[in-house]
Amino acid sequence: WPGSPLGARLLSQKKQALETHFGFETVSEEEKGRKVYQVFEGVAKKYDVMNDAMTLGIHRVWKDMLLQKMHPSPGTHLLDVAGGTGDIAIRFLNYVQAQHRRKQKRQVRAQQNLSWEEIAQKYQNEEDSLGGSHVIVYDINKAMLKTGKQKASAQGYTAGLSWVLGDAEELPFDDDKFDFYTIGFGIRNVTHMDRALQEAHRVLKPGGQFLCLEFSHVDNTFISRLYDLYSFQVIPVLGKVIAGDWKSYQYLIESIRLFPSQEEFKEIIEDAGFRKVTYENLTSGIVAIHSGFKL
Ligand SMILES: COc1cc(O)cc(C/C=C(\C)CC/C=C(\C)CC/C=C(\C)CC/C=C(\C)CC/C=C(\C)CC/C=C(\C)CC/C=C(\C)CC/C=C(\C)CC/C=C(\C)CCC=C(C)C)c1O
Ligand SMILES: C[S@@+](CC[C@H](N)C(=O)[O-])C[C@H]1O[C@@H](n2cnc3c(N)ncnc32)[C@H](O)[C@@H]1O
Repeated sequence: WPGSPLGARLLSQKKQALETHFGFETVSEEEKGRKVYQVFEGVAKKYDVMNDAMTLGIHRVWKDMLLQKMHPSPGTHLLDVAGGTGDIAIRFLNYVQAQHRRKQKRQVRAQQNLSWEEIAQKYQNEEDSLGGSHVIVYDINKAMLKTGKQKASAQGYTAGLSWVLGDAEELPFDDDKFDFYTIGFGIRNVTHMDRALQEAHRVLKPGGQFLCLEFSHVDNTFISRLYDLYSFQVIPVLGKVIAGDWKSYQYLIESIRLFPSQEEFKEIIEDAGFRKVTYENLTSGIVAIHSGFKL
């Protein structure tokens, strides 16, 4: 029916369906993917220092809290999507290593009549200090993964860690494979959030947990005003001065403002099939951790 009113309406609906947001800008879906790629390709080398500068180190506390909520035990398999430079993966390795050591100590204490030689032998035989745990850092951006790999190996993290390039909307993993799926400050950048969440649900084992750390809506008017002032007046300036990139940091704050509220995002997660969905606000809701289970 080209030329008819119905045809025109269908055409306009189709066009609208293929449009999305890149910050406050309306762009085609294809363009959004390209622009997001360019943003992280450009900031990759300065990514970690920018996070410390923008939050005065508070992002580290948020990531630590994500790990406390996960509370992984030795033998856990984690998929960290949009994992970037590997902050969550490195914290995961530290956490399971500490858990594994605690478990070993408890076992040694339980066998009180062992000699010192036997105890030393027991620790030496334990080649895998992670108790079989493994984490995959999965990200669409080569530059972010490269920066992350360099950082991790400089800090001595290689065992139990893999880096895989790809899109959150199409995971190259079998069904029912992981104990945990995490995504930190990543889902906001994905073009079709629903597809990414469905993929998260597919690759988790039954009983597996989805955890998302993301910017959210501030619950205090005074802090909200300060936060807006800080975001719009300071963050792009920091982006320009430290990373030589104003636009990417303008995109960051715009994308934060457009992200759904805690309750709206909870419903989106439920629509993907997750159950027992809850969230916890951190720093007055500047960020929130959403959790859901595949049951
Ligand atoms: C391109 O995409 C990305 C690129 C990336 O590199 C990273 C990401 C992912 C992003 C992150 C992981 C972090 C992004 C960080 C934010 C969006 C900011 C989060 C904010 C906070 C943790 C702090 C909370 C801030 C407030 C409640 C507002 C407090 C603000 C003030 C006291 C200052 C108010 C501002 C003015 C009056 C404007 C003029 C001020 C100046 C020129 C002085 C500059 C001041 C500062 C540097 C102070 C900053 C103070 C704090 C951070 C204090 C923290 C306090 C509390 C937590 C209450 C990515 O997607
Ligand atoms: C703000 S960084 C977060 C990095 C890390 N999770 C952290 O907390 O520091 C966002 C990451 O999402 C990645 N990303 C964006 N779109 C993606 C997609 N469709 N699939 C996978 N990763 C994506 C970017 O390349 C970037 O590394």
